[in-house]
Amino acid sequence: MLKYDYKNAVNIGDVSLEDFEKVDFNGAYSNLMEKLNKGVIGFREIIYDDLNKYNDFKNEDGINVVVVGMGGSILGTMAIYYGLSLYNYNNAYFIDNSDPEKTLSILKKVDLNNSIIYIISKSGNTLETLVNYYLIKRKIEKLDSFKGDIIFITNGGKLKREAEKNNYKVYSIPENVPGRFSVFTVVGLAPLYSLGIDISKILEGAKYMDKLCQNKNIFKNPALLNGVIHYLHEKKGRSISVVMSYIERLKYFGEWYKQLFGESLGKNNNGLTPILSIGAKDQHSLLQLYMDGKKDKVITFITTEKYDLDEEITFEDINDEKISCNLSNIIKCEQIATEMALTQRGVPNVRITLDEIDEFSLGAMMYMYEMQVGFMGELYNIDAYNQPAVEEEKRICWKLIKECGNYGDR
Ligand SMILES: O=P(O)(O)OC[C@H]1O[C@](O)(CO)[C@@H](O)[C@@H]1O
Repeated sequence: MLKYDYKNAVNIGDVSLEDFEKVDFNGAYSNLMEKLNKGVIGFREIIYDDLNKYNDFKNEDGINVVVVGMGGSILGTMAIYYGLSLYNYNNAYFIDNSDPEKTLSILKKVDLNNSIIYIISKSGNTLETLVNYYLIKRKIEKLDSFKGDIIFITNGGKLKREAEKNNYKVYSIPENVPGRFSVFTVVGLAPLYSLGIDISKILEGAKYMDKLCQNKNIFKNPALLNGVIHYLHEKKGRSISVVMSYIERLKYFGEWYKQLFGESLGKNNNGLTPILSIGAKDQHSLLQLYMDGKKDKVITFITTEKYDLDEEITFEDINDEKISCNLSNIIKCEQIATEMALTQRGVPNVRITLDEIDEFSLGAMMYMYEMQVGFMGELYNIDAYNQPAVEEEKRICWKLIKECGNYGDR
């Protein structure tokens, strides 16, 4: 469950509740609902799928789970996995970037014979995923016999051909679900299930949020409300959306949100630049900028009523006075103090409070963001589900790689 608080985004600065009347949020609501109801976009219908099919991905012996993917094919899984793990990542290995040091050190460490290996790519043609798969393939070929399992989740391209050629299991992603909205499909749920996570609770959270998001009344629909608030502030020159999480294990939720916001809304000169901040750490680095720098930001605080680990501490303050409190009280005071200080400076901010950091609340929050981005796409009147600009870089990069990595003095 989560609570959404927006009072500091509408009463300060130059955005007020009256401004809502200038935004066609009813139109945005109807357009998105029509796309979702007609199945033009499928990220809603998939949360109602039958979960029995996930029995294929059981990992009763708790062996390693290696996930190879990029962007929408891996970030949602990482967001949920790291979001739920209390800094204890025993059997999970995520390989995305093409940084040789990272990939090679993971591959040196992991025993592939004792692993379920997921190769995930909707297009089947993503450079990093392709290369990382070939590294794994080479490592497997050097083994006397391979006792692990390889599962491909792909809809086509080179990787699908490769899977078919080698008789690997292949699962597909619903075509109408764009990669960065696919965490609730087999892309996210299969590896999470293998990692022992209760995927039914994730979907319960998403369904709970879906009910709220069906509300036409904007004040009862947190995704629509947060979307309109960000849209209005962007129109007033605040084009940076900072998510400041006071739950450090949500770092990868931040990475996921950056892709969702950036790739979906950054089109035709629109969009907000997403930034991830971790509280309380960033109070000692970026807060000066947020408070006193250019007034071009909307801040979203993410916090929780309950940290799974907590302890009472007695310490002396700088005046040698004794203070006794829980560690969670300290970080909560820091969050509230930052919120008050930003509000005093006229920096708009909203707050999402999870009642606890569990499958349900993460499912609810991630689905809320998917819906919010859907609504915002309609407000901007753009296609939130493609990424044409990214394709330009891919073409240049493949050309350079074909020249054997000879990028000269460019
Ligand atoms: O699942 P794929 O096709 O490998 O794509 C990975 C990611 O690459 C992108 O296409 C951008 O390059 C993202 O939209 C996508 O999530």
